[in-house]
Amino acid sequence: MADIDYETKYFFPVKPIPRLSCRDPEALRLISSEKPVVLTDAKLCDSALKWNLDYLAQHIGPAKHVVFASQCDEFKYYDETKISQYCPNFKRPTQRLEITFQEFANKLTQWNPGQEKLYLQQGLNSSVGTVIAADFVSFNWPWLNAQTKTQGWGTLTSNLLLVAMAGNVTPVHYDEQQNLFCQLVGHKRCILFSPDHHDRLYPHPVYHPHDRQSQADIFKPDFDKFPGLRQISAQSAVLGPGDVLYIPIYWWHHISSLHNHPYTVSINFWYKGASTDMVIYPLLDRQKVAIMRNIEKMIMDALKKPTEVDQFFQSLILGRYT
Ligand SMILES: CC1(C)c2ccccc2-c2ccc(C[C@@H](CC(=O)O)C(=O)C(=O)O)cc21
Ligand SMILES: [Zn+2]
Repeated sequence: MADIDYETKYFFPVKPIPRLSCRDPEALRLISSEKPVVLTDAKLCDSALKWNLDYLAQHIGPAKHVVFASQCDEFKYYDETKISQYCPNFKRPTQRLEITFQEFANKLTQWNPGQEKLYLQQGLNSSVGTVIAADFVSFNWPWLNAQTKTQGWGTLTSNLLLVAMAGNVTPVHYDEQQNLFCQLVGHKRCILFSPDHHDRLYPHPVYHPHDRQSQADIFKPDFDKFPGLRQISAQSAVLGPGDVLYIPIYWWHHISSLHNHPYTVSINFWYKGASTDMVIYPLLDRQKVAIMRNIEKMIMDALKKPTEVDQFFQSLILGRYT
């Protein structure tokens, strides 16, 4: 597929994510070693390749769907519970709406520049209409179940239906789940960074509403505030309809919808990681991230106040471990 992403320039080195057949042993080797790969022929959600705006509006049913509205192209995730608990002055970067799919589709077709951008993000559940349910049932579950069994992944925790407007950006963040990301309509550019980038992508503190999100903007880098940005390097792929990207657990990713189509439709499959990790030294980078997260949670539980936590870690490290 022609690389329609030619206009993007990066300040950091970027290598292509391998595009392989799901029958290629190299693809399975990459998944087993928790490295990204684009599977070009998994036929995971072929029945959903026809899920365009009209089809979804017609068949998904009258239930309300979660839609985020943003004054800019960015849709940075935030944890509502951490706002009330630790950061009462936190300014939400997006507004959470609950509207029917038809209302969402109307807003998209009537959208004009200068209006807020919208991003529908809805877990697929039993409320969907029978036609959509039938498409869902005919996903390639045999391959999926065999794959997750081979890899020892946990349960499928959710499938998110994602309908984004062209230009929408999900900024750099990581998730604590294995992710098989299926592109259905339009194209998405995915930029991935390995988990050892924890000290180069500066995640917000675990207690912060933007937990797991990078404080830095890789397209407007602040090298004074985040000098580690100079050392980042990525793998990238442009996903088209039928492509399945494996985003390994704890891998940072930046995902944006390209302008060659007015909107994009994707579905992700989030799986819990393997239940018990054999503790083999040296520890994996993602295991060190998990340990750091546990330490941050413990100290917050002990000290209760963000300012106390900040002071505690400064005292622990400055002049001693720096
Ligand atoms: C930005 C948005 C809509 C959002 C808002 C508020 C809370 C959660 C989320 C959320 C979660 C996942 C995605 C899909 C994807 C990014 C992408 O495709 O844009 C991704 O990161 C992944 O599959 O892991 C997108 C979103
Ligand atoms: Zn994510």
